[in-house]
Formats: sequence, structure tokens, C-alpha cells
Amino acid sequence: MEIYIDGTFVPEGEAKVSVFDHGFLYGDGVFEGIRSYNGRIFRLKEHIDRLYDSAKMIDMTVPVSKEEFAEIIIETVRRNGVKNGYIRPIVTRGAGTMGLDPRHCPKPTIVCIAMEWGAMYGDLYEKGLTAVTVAIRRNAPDTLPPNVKSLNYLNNILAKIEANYKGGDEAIFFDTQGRISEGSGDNIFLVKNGIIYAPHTLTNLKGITRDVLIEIAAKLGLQLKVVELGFFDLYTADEMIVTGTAAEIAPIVKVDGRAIGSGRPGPITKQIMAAFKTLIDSEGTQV
Ligand SMILES: Cc1ncc(COP(=O)(O)O)c(CNc2cccc(C(=O)O)c2)c1O
Repeated sequence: MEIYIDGTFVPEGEAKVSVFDHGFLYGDGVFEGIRSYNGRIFRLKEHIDRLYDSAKMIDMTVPVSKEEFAEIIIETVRRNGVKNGYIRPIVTRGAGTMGLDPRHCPKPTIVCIAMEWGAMYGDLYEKGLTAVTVAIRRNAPDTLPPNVKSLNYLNNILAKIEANYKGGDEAIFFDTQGRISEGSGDNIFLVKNGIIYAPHTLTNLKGITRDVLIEIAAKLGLQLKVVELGFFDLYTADEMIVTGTAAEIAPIVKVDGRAIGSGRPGPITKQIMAAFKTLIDSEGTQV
């Protein structure tokens, strides 16, 4: 595999960054997770736009233009012959002093990884995933805004650790006010009486797959509302869906040991999964 690092492609065994890189020292940086399907990169522009927004939030200037970054991503995919894969562009603050002051990092580091990758949850899409609610809360928007796709994923990893011990395939975060936030690595939707509900994005990542589900729902003529959701909505839902570039569209059929609806992927969930498959087979940036 060839890795892009600051203008050069290097074999993965030689792909290294400085130990003084603030992405390594402090998690000071941003990233994206993008998929390609049949040799086409899905929602490339949307991912690049969010990457630059995340960088702007942490007051970091990406040292190439969006167009140049798109070319870096396309070239990384091309060089690795990735057809159906996962792409990880990363921008760190760059190497600097041991202090955390970003002003001592003269130039951000850009890395891009691309590899073949299949369905994150394997055959679970048929029978559905389980989830557990976790005690750890999602970062509050006035601490480290969850909208920033930063290299600070310990909040998400702590949730994942808790879910692992509790035996759930995914973790469900609440925010500090007891409202449903999102999964450790995906957005959440609930379905009740034929209507789809999604949390506001103040306390979660503005997911690109979340946007795709919203688009699909509109095309299918399904009603969708963005509202505050809590434990009551969770445990009384007819269907539950998580969305993410990694997870794609995944049904959750059990939460905290309780069946969601019938305990099997619901009709609206299956309708959306089918529409998503059609969409990913029909669009994207040809590499
Ligand atoms: C916290 C969070 N929320 C939602 C999503 C979905 O966003 P998109 O629809 O734009 O992809 C993500 C992204 N999902 C993500 C990112 C990094 C790692 C992993 C993993 O599961 O290992 C998952 C995420 O990390």
C-alpha cells in the first residue's frame, strides 16, 4: 500500500510522521472517513467541505486548496487500485515544540490512506445489530464540539470500551442533558408510527450518511423530523437505524437487552437500506 504524506507517496512500512507532530502528541488535527464503491468516491465534495470546516473550527489552515486535496485523495485511491474501499485523509497541526501552543507548529501535516474495505458489520445487516446505552456522555458542544471530526476520539473510544464490556455491537451516547446524541461512530435515527426521527446535530457529528438518509427519506416520501429524543423514545421505537460512512445504513434491533419493535430490521429500515444500495451504485467521483 502507498501512503500519501506531505506531497510524497511512500510504502506503508516507511509511512511515518514526526514524534513531535501535534496530531500524535495532542490529537491536534482533523480527519475524514470516505468510501469508494465500484471505483467511484462517494460524496467526495461533502467530505472535503467538512474536513475544511473541522480545520477552520480548530483555527488550522489546510496548506492545499480543496481542489488540490481532492486530487490527493483521487491519486491515493488510484495508486492503490482501490475499487471498494475506505479512504482516510488526515490533517494534523504538524511538528512543533513539546508545548501545546499551535503557533509553534509552522506547517500542518497531510496524510492520506486508501485501502480495500467491505461491510463494517459483515452479515449483521440482515439480522440487525445490538446497542447499549453508555454512561459516558458525548462531548458537550461548548467543550469540544462533536461537529469537529478531530483526532480526539477518546470520548468515542471510551463509549466503545463500555459497549464492548456490555456486549453491544454499538454504543449509544447521550448528551449531558439526557438527550440521545449518536453512536460511538455513527448517527442515530428512530422510527415510530411510520415517522423517522433524528436528533439535532449540535451534540453529534453532522454525518454525511445522515444527510443521505434524509435525502432518501424525502425521495421515498417518508416523513422525517429532527427533534430531541430520550430514553422513552429509544425504548418505545418501532425501528432504529445507525448511519455512517463506515457503518453505512445499519439496523439496530436490540438496545440494553430490549427488543426494538419486532426485534428484526423494520420495513422502513429495509426500504432505506435498499435505496442506499441503489444510490451508492449510481453516483460518485470516478477515479
Ligand atoms: C462520531 C461519529 N458520528 C457519526 C459518524 C458518521 O458520519 P459520516 O456519515 O459522515 O461518516 C462518524 C463517522 N464514523 C467513523 C469515523 C471513524 C471511525 C469509525 C469507526 O467506526 O471505526 C467511524 C463518527 O465518527
